[in-house]
Amino acid sequence: MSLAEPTPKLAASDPPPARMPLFGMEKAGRKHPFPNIPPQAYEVPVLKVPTITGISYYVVSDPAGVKQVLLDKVANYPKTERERRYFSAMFGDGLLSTDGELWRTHRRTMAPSFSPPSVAAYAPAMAASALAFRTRWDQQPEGAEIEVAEAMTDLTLEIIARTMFSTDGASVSATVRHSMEGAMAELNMNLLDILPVIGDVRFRAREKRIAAVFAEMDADIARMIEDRKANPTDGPQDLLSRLIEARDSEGGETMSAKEIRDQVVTIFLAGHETTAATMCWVWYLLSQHPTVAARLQAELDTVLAGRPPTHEDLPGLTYTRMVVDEALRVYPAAPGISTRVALEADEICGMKIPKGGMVAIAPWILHRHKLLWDDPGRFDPERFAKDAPERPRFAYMPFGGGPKVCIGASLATTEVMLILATLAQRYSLELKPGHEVEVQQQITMRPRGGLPMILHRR
Ligand code: HEM
Repeated sequence: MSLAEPTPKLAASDPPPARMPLFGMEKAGRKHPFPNIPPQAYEVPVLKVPTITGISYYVVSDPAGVKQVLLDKVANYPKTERERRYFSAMFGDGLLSTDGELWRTHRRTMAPSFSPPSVAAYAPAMAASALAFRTRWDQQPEGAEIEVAEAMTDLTLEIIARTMFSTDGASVSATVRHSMEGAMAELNMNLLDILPVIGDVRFRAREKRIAAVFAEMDADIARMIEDRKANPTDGPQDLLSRLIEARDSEGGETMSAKEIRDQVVTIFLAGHETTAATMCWVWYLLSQHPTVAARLQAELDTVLAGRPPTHEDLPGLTYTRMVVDEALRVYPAAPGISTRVALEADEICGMKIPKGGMVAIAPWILHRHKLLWDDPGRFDPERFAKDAPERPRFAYMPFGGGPKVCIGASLATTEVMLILATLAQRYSLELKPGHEVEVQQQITMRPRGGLPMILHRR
């Protein structure tokens, strides 16, 4: 079945107008996460975009070109220094802000916590959190208004705290949220920030303000690490124990408190904000596509027959998975992965990339590219059906690609599936009448100003 219902309001195949007014960016940014990228980027394999600094960047949207940058020639394309500094302001030397040997050692240490057996082991805690959360909705009257963005943040934060750090989400929730919101607001850049000297002075001031915003959360994390060192757990190892016990393969040194803190902050923030945003977009899309919502609920009714979902049910929820995959196409929570810089001159799809050239790869653009998708603006889970035509591997990459692919990809899909199945089994959500959904791009892409919806019990 192919759905004719178009995605309303935020028309996906509706890139910004050809001429972009300098002072209209803020407004354009409410429809698109990248209002400064010209519309041709959605039509050609590689687009060269000049900037006011005189340095051009290259938007690469050809799957073979993307593979070249992220996988085949990954050593030639590290993250830019600017980007590294941007992430370091929040995450120190966490996975998101490092490259090279330090990154490799830490990624190796952390990988077992994200393996399929580990994710399967977390699933009961995820399912229990989703179920406990549902009982809160059970206490709401029919037709109650729910602030869905906040609700999903609470739930995903609790899940990350329980699964990764065996700690109670509620106790860290307020400080993590406060730090995250404060830091993201600080990282909103404007034209002054890319100027030499002035940009640097402004960034130093931001780094200081971000450190201040993080002080309370850092103190909480330091306490968490000290507690765990004093009282090691007997049960299966969580990420925190792994980080504390990790030794490097040569000197046998353990990680410093600062190194552990940087990874904990990275996982707390990268691990909940993205899944919360994804859940928001799933609810929004379902509210706009009643036929899809009905089919999803029918599958939940048939497969689960009224009982709450478990990890073992997930392979049977094929349509639910198609809905999640398509939502991650239309609204990838991380719409632009970091910009890379060419250490040596290269050629991508016939375009010469000079030494020092910046290369931008954006799932948002890839997922809406006219050469890669048929009617990219249409929300259609059938694109992900088993018998759908194959697509090139790097045409769809909500979790990035190559060695720096999202470490939490499988955890995230399991979590989103369990949350969606648990809640949609009993409830449907209607967008609050009159509310217009706009995007807000701050590292992740969320509905601007929240997502008010009306709760309906099935
Ligand atoms: C739907 C949810 C998620 C989406 C869309 C997402 C997306 C991404 C993307 C696109 C990247 C690559 C960034 C780049 O190359 O610059 C990334 C990296 C990363 N993600 Fe996720 N992510 C999600 C959930 C999670 C979760 C649940 C965790 C942890 C619990 C996590 C932790 C990380 C980390 C640590 C990295 C850096 C990996 C590295 O550089 O080695 N993410 N994510």
